[in-house]
Amino acid sequence: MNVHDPQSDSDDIPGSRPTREQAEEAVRTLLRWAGDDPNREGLLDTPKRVTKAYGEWFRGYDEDAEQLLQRTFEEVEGYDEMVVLRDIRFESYCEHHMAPIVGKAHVGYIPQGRVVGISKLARVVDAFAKRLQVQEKMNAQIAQVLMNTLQPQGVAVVLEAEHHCMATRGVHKPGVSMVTSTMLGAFRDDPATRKEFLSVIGNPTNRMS
Ligand SMILES: Nc1nc2c(ncn2[C@@H]2O[C@H](COP(=O)(O)OP(=O)(O)OP(=O)(O)O)[C@@H](O)[C@H]2O)c(=O)[nH]1
Ligand SMILES: [Zn+2]
Repeated sequence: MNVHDPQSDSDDIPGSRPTREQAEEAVRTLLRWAGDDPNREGLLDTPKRVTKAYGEWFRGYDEDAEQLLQRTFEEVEGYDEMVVLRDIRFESYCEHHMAPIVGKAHVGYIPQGRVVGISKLARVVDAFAKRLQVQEKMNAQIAQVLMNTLQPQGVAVVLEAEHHCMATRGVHKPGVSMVTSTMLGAFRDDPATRKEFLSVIGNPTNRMS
């Protein structure tokens, strides 16, 4: 895995990543643009805190989802029924406004000979969430990497999330959930399988109506 420390100078991606000092200067510019004084006492350490926070919020750029799924287990007595991890909380960031997208992911797959440690499903969600995202893209990325890496009989991913760019600015509609889903393999081809998955996760589409 390419472990990059966003807090240090970047030399693994030449030319594409500014230094931490440059990022802190950009925060000072934004503070001035917002109308405040970056030199007043309360804001002196803010650029440092913000870049540190960015390191956490955007750590997904340094994570390799495929790598997370490399260890699998085959001694499962031929288990070939659905495995579902539901209500995985995630925090992502919308690529249009850099505002939080906060919600839950529900991930299911039907193994074909091998299973993966369940924590890895949550890690994969975070690897894609901790980037600038569009919900549809994040949804497809999670499903695709599971399909390509585990090669199961099928993968289902449903995301339900509130977009703070819609809740706290612009149209100002708090409490609205965006629900997206990607169904691959058996979940796409077999309506009964899809229905079983939706009933296990409590069908967010129905909850909304
Ligand atoms: N499809 C989709 N749209 C998103 C997502 N996150 C934010 N958006 C929307 O992206 C759109 C960007 O529209 P623009 O008109 O370019 O930006 P804007 O002027 O800030 O739009 P408003 O939010 O309506 O004020 C907005 O309608 C957002 O609600 C997402 O994950 N998926
Ligand atoms: Zn947005």
